Amino acid sequence: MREIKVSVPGKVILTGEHAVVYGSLAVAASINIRMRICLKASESPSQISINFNELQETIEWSSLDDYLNQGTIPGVICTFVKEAVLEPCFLSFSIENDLPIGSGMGSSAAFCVGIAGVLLKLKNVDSVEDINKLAFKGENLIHGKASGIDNTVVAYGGLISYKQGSITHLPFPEKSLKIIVVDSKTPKNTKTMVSKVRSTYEKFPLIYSKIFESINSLSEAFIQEITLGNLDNIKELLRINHNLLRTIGVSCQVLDDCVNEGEKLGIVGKMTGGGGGGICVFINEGEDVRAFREKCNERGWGFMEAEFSRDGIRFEEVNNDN
Ligand SMILES: Nc1ncnc2c1ncn2[C@@H]1O[C@H](COP(=O)(O)OP(=O)(O)O)[C@@H](O)[C@H]1O
Ligand SMILES: C[C@@](O)(CCOP(=O)(O)O)CC(=O)O
Repeated sequence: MREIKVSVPGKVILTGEHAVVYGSLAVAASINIRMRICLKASESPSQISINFNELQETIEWSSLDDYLNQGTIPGVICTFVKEAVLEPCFLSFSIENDLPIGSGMGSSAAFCVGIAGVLLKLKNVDSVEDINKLAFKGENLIHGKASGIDNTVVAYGGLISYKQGSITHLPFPEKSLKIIVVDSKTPKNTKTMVSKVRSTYEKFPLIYSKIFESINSLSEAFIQEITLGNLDNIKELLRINHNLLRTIGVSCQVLDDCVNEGEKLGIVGKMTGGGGGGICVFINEGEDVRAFREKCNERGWGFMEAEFSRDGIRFEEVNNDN
């Protein structure tokens, strides 16, 4: 019996979501809230058992193909097992998760990176590049056409910029930038939002291309300002980015309300991720945080303080002696 454990961080996209799907520059950071995945493996019997929150499923090795290429938890697991594991064996996956699911904090990316990580480790492969490559296939199953930014930032960790499949590690801000994440508790569906943007882009390609170009420039400026630690300009750029996301129709009333409630207290932020619901990210300068927390409670929104984290996927120590 061998046990493999990994933990993977969540993420926030600071600038450039959606535009990144069309090749624009985006900036994202991994955060100090994590998902942990454990795989136990033995030679028999030939079953895959999945134990994720309320999901408990057992799949016979012989019916693995029925699940292939589905954008679901069992679908991603079976697709990865087929790719990474050659011999039928008993595989038992379990998860402990501190990330909200389906809200924009990267639960699907952490899941894909974690599952890829434990399975490849069975073959003694633990290069982040290989893990990230396999995880990207899962993100594409869950999201339709994913840019790859989510799996890349949680796999490598830290503050990164991302463009057309290439990652650049940015210097970690000297004074760790604190953030607030507000969960609107309104469900979002990234796949639907990505295809909504696609259909308007196809109708008005010139207009949308110009907006994506603007977002590209905005991300370039953001990188400069975050490197200099210029908070006023960082906040201005977040405001502009939120409004550009409104323009392409991926914000919604509740996300605008979150941003406006923060703004009233001098706390600046934007929607982040797929939109249409989900979360907003704010810069936490330590002022009026309590008042904002109370306002969020009053509105029924989740409120989390978080920090950027340097680490991406981590293999946790396991005693495999017995
Ligand atoms: N622990 C989990 N339990 C259930 N589903 C999960 C879990 N972790 C990841 N997922 C998958 O992630 C999807 C949500 O991904 P997505 O909409 O991209 O939002 P997020 O920003 O949280 O990644 C879910 O529909 C599900 O397929
Ligand atoms: C909208 C998008 O830019 C980010 C989606 O992030 P999330 O699924 O909301 O965590 C899609 C992508 O980059 O693949």
